[in-house]
This record gives sequence, C-alpha cells and structure tokens, in this order.
Amino acid sequence: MTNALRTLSAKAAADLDRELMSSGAFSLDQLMELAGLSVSQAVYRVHPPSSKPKVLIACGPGNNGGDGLVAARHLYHYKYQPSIYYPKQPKNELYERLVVQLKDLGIPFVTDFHAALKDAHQVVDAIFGFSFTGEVREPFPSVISALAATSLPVLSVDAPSSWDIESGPPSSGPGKDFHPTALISLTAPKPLVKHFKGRHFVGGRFLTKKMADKYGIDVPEYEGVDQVKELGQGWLRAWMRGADEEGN
Ligand SMILES: NC(=O)C1=CN([C@@H]2O[C@H](COP(=O)(O)OP(=O)(O)OC[C@H]3O[C@@H](n4cnc5c(N)ncnc54)[C@H](O)[C@@H]3O)[C@@H](O)[C@H]2O)[C@@H](O)CC1
Ligand SMILES: [K+]
Repeated sequence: MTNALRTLSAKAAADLDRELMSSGAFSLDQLMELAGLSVSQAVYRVHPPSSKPKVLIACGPGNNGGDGLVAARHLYHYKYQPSIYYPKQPKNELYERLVVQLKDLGIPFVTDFHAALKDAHQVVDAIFGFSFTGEVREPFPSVISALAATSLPVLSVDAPSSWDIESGPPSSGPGKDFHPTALISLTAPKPLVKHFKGRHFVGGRFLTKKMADKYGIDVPEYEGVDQVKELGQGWLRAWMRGADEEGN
C-alpha cells in the first residue's frame, strides 16, 4: 500500500470541519487541541528541544493561529522556550482563553517579529491555513518575506502561509519563494502538497473511517500513541502516480 494520502480541497476541508463539529459532535476546542498537539509532536520529531529550544510561533488571526497557540503550550511542557508573535488577536473567547493559558506559563508575546527571528532557533508558521485568500494584508507581508528569507527551519501548519491551497506558491508577492522545511497537514494533505518538497507529516487524529470515506480521503496509519504520521519521501511520487491514475 503506497502511503500516498488522497487530498482535501479548501472547500471540502471547511465542510469536513463543520461536519465534525455538528453531526460529529466535536467542539472546536477539541479539534484545535488535537490539531495543536499534533503540531507540537511534528516540531519535536524534526528538531527536539535539546537541539533547537527557542521556537518562535507566528500566529495568524484565524484557527490556524489557534493551532499555533495550542502547540506553543505543549512545546513549553516539552521544555522548549517558545515565544509568540500574534499581532491580530481577534475578540474571540477561545483564542482569549488560549492566550491566558500561555501567559500563565510566562511565555512571552513579542511585537517585533524580525527582532524575535534573530533570537530564535526555529519557527512555526501558524499564520494562514485553508482559508487564506487574495493578497497578503498587513502586518503579514514582511513576516512572510522574512519566513521566505530565513535560514532557520520553518514548520508550516496545514499550509505554507500565503500558498493557494490548490495551486501552491503564489506567482508573485511575499510567499512566492517561501518553501518551509517541514509541513504538517491537518486531517488530510491539501492539493498544494504536490509543490511541497520538505518533511511532511499528517496530524489531527480524530478522523473517522466513515467521514474519511465520505470525503474521499484516508485515515493515516498512526503508530502507537503517536498524534502524527510522517509521510515517507516516496509518498510524493506514489501520490503523483495515484493522482495521474485518478486523472486529477
Ligand atoms: N479539522 C481541521 O482541519 C482543523 C483545522 N483547524 C485549523 O483551521 C484552519 C482554518 O482556519 P480558518 O478558517 O479560521 O482560517 P485560517 O486560519 O486559514 O485564516 C483565515 C484568517 O486569516 C485572515 N486572512 C485570510 N486571507 C488573508 C489575507 N490575504 N491577508 C491577511 N489575512 C487574511 C482571515 O481574515 C481569517 O481571520 C486550518 O488551516 C487548520 O489549521 C483546526 O483549528 C481545527 C481542526
Ligand atoms: K500556516
């Protein structure tokens, strides 16, 4: 069995999310907690705290940002030294509670991303996920440019921020040359992964077989108590072959 997983379009991902939180009876808190936990495990797999403890987590204004806030809490408990860049904190009770949990741990919230980047050993990109659209709006263009230019390892959550979920890197703008070193796809890879070349994980261990079949995706074969599954290097070739067979 090739471990090429079938992909989920942006619209299908949003529909699946909504279904998980209605007929699936999950709360957003639960899905975000499981998503953020899997993000933290992917970070740990790639660079454990013994090698790159100072992790800068860039959080956007939506649920992708929320995943970053959750991941930060777990990374702190794994003995990382996280700091958070969260420039657009929406008035939203869930996000506000996540921020309190981080402040209670003494985790710093930085206002100058570029200065913080100089101090960091690695970065988590939790700015935009599957609801990104259009031109990158302030204050994020220079942040995305800095992510594209940095030599630090960057792990992107669900999508390299500012990539189009279907077609991948934009042909212009700050995300044009942004190629993170690692990516964790939540629930299922998105079509953009055919443009992604780094280490690729899938996470969000809450998908049921019934739901996966309904959306034409696969439940990853997680091992043991793992919340992530790394898709081997061969997965891209196998997936491309699969996509060709399906005439994608
Ligand atoms: N089952 C799943 O897949 C789960 C998904 N979650 C996360 O939820 C994400 C989707 O969350 P959302 O739908 O809130 O959206 P996103 O977090 O992907 O981003 C949307 C936010 O960014 C802003 N935005 C969009 N385009 C922009 C632009 N061009 N310039 C500046 N700002 C822009 C929007 O105003 C909105 O606030 C997924 O990618 C994933 O990370 C998890 O939280 C929950 C579980
Ligand atoms: K992202």
